[in-house]
Amino acid sequence: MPAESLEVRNLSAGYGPTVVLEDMSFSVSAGSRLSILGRNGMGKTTLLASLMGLTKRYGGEIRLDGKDVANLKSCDRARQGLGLVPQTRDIFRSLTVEENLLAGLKGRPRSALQEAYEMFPRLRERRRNLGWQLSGGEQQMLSTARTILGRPSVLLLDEPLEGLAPVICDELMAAFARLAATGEMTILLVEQRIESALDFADSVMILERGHIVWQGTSEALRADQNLVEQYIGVGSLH
Ligand SMILES: Nc1ncnc2c1ncn2[C@@H]1O[C@H](COP(=O)(O)OP(=O)(O)OP(=O)(O)O)[C@@H](O)[C@H]1O
Repeated sequence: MPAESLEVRNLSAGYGPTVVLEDMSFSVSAGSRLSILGRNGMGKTTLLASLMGLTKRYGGEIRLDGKDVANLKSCDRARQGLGLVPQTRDIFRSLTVEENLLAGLKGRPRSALQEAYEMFPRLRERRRNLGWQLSGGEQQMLSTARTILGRPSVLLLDEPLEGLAPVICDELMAAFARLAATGEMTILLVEQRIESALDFADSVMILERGHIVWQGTSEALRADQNLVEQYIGVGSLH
């Protein structure tokens, strides 16, 4: 499936009676990269989960290449092209790396596993290891590779670098950049490491208390230290 555009119109969503996202609208063109920034608890994970249909939606549209998927169940949104790599790195801990990857193939031939191994050679080395035996970085690679094998047209990455050593972060970001360069996926990245998020993205969106408070290019945000301090934190950009 080729990259698709994503358009969100007036989305309000949350958990039970708690509204977290209010009247949110933004769009991402096909094949481009958006980083979503903001302090803890501002609604970044809720936004990705809401796009995927994992929260309660109170209103609004979510359009993939113009087609509204907001009324679809999560599994049907995945079929339409949305793919989420959750912050929790959902992998099957008692299955091997290869078995985890097979679960991501969604009907594609087994030979497609090579795509995952080319993206993350470390997974090939560890293909017979069980999920729980992997390091945090390897679990993130596995979680990402499994989602990518389903060939999403819009990939949602939720804090993929959280808790990982700098060398592993660099490895993951390089893999995401290679993936983005293929132009086959539109990528939304939620990330606390602002330098990595800005290096990666064409455009950036900052959330505060469930609202979009700033949108612009990576260059514009990099050039505005006051904005970074106001919405993200003093000293987060060097
Ligand atoms: N399952 C839930 N039920 C009720 N409230 C929730 C739930 N998950 C998150 N929230 C609340 O929604 C708000 C937004 O949380 P969210 O996890 O989306 O923020 P975030 O920006 O991703 O934060 P972080 O960077 O810490 O992951 C917070 O006030 C949080 O307490």
